Amino acid sequence: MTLGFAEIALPVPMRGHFDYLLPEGMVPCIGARVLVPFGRRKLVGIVMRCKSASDMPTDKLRAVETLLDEEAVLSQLFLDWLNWASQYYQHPLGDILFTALPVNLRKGLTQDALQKAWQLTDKGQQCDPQDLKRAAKQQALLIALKPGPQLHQTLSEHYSAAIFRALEEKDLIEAANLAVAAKLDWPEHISLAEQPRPNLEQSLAISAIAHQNETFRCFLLEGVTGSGKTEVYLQAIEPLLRQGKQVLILVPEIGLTPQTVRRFQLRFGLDVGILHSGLTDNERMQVWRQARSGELGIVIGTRSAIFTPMKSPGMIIVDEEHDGSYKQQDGWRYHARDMAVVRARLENIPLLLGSATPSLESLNNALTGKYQHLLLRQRAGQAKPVQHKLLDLKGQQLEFGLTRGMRQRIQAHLQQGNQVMLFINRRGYAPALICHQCGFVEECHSCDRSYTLHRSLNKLQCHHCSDAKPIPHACAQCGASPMQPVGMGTEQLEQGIASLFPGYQAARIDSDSARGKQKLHQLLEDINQGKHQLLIGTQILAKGHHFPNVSLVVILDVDGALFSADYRAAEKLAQLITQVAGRAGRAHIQGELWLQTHHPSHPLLQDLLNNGYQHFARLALKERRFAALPPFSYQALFRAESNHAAQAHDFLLQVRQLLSPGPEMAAIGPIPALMEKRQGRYRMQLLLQSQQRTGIQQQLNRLMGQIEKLPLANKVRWSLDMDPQDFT
Ligand SMILES: Nc1ncnc2c1ncn2[C@@H]1O[C@H](COP(=O)(O)OP(=O)(O)OP(=O)(O)O)[C@@H](O)[C@H]1O
Ligand SMILES: [Zn+2]
Repeated sequence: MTLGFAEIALPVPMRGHFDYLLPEGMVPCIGARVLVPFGRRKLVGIVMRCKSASDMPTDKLRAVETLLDEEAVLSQLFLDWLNWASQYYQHPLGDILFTALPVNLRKGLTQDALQKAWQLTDKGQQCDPQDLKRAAKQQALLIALKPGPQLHQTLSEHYSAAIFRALEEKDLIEAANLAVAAKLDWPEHISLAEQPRPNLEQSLAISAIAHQNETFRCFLLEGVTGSGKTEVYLQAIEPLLRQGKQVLILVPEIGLTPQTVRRFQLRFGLDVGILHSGLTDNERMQVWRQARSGELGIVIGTRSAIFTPMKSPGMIIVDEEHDGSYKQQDGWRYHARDMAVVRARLENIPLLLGSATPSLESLNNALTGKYQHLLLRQRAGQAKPVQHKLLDLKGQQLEFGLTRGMRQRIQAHLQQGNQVMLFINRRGYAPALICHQCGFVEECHSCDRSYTLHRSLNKLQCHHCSDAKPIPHACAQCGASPMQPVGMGTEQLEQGIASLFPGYQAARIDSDSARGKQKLHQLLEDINQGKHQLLIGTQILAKGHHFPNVSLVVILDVDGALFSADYRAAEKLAQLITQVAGRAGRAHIQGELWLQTHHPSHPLLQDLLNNGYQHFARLALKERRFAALPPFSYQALFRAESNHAAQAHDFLLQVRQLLSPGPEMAAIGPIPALMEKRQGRYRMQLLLQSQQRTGIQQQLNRLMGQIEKLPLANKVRWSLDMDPQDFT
């Protein structure tokens, strides 16, 4: 039986595969790439199956043009994994497969590592070396190439450029590319650096993992900030690395600092593969290739690194597993942590999730015994727990958002030679510009939100779309001048700090000042070398950084987040506060956290401060259970956007009418998104919620095809988000 047909997955927004004819003699393996005609284009596709017949009439089928791979780019295990994802996320498999591949492979470039080499031409093959006896070097090179092509790098140790040129001009040799063999001997070169002796809780965690590191198992390592989670990772992976097994470590987007990478490099004396958004396509391709061939023992990367293949997988680690950056927020909206769970199960390897502030989803899995729960309750080494305090802002005189008492505290910490961190979650100079005469506010018309004033850029900028405009000299409504900034952002605080604490250097760390990876790394480096005494920053500062000299952390204003319509807001705020606080007192000095608020008796703040995140999270889980919210129910969110609010609304209404809400699945909406308008488009949502995953899945399996065919489906921008994290 000849397999004359192939099912090909293509990166197009359509479900299902496409049948193509296989030319005589072409026998692709499953998971290999092919080049196929599609409409008037040529597309790279993935072979999903070869078969002896097609349901399509043969004369309607087109043929595969080129087979691009001898070896599959996606293993059967990856195909199974991504197939699962396609069903779970209700997203076309073609798009998922291509998301999982490095850009070079999506474009059809070769998967092999090629190095420049030389080989004989036909003429060179026939040439008798005796003919070259008057040019000894040329003769030697010709003889050296008789057995077959050789790498330029090796040859160039013996032959000069002139020799190559001479033979090339005589048409005896030509340049070629040779695949390089993988170097797999790294386990022999592990040289373990000095390591701290694990404390009791760390030892328990390390040995619990060591006991079950041969099969699938999920661990949740819940350890307070600075408790030495990274040390647990390091010691837990050592035995695996020694056996030649590879480890994939996911870190949050802004947590991937040279400090982190260096820690892994130095401990084992090995090369570490690094994957983040700042790499070129070729750099990514190289890490992908080296991980797949087994050349890299350790790969550290952000969200999409979860798609890195490994020849001998040993373990996957997801650090700061609660972090929002693991969720992809457009296109295929996967959650890298959840993808990791399924991958680890298929690969039959352990998965280690770590956080000081675990997500309520993972915590629930640990508390119900689905995951093995490992606890680190104490800070490692000499570090003491951070003291948490609330400062009531009511009726207080503020200078640059700081009370007099707070300014004195800061001064005291600075005088002791320590660093102080001021956290404010708002970049720019001021979040709005208002007219003092008539109350007019400069607003972005595409988003109906106020522009942020950026003094350093000398512009007004909308933080919800990319719109920017010059700072007006007078009010556009009444003509009175000038407009007044209201509220405070990082830029203003930086300016204020310079006048309040002369003689000390301040560093501002937000996405404006730290644009580009290098700049952030430089800033972090400077901070750790003590070039700055005052650190002002946004979210970026909160993530996993180790600042041993910071003794005081002040969160200028937490009130905005206390009264949000999003049920996840409390969890996110508690995580943020705990993580920010965790930057203080990480070495020998006592750390202190101050929260400034107008609502010091707010139950969330009280619980967090008196009892810590662990207590807060367990209480929050009870509330979620009571309210039947995730993780005690499952959600899927349809989003629709359009220039016409009615179209977005009507599309979701039609979706709702197709679905049959009932006791097993509730549908809420269509309702406007928390941010109703952005970039000129109106935004609506339809939320599905069910006690069982299958309640939602079954209906969507049945209906996605019909939903895609609704007449409005082509008129509005819409998407489906499984397990939505964000309702803005
Ligand atoms: N057993 C130990 N003895 C002494 N020092 C330790 C020990 N374990 C870890 N440390 C040190 O304590 C500091 C904090 O450890 P580590 O960075 O591993 O904590 P973490 O829990 O990953 O931190 P976070 O989640 O807050 O970023 C590091 O400087 C580390 O070298
Ligand atoms: Zn805007």
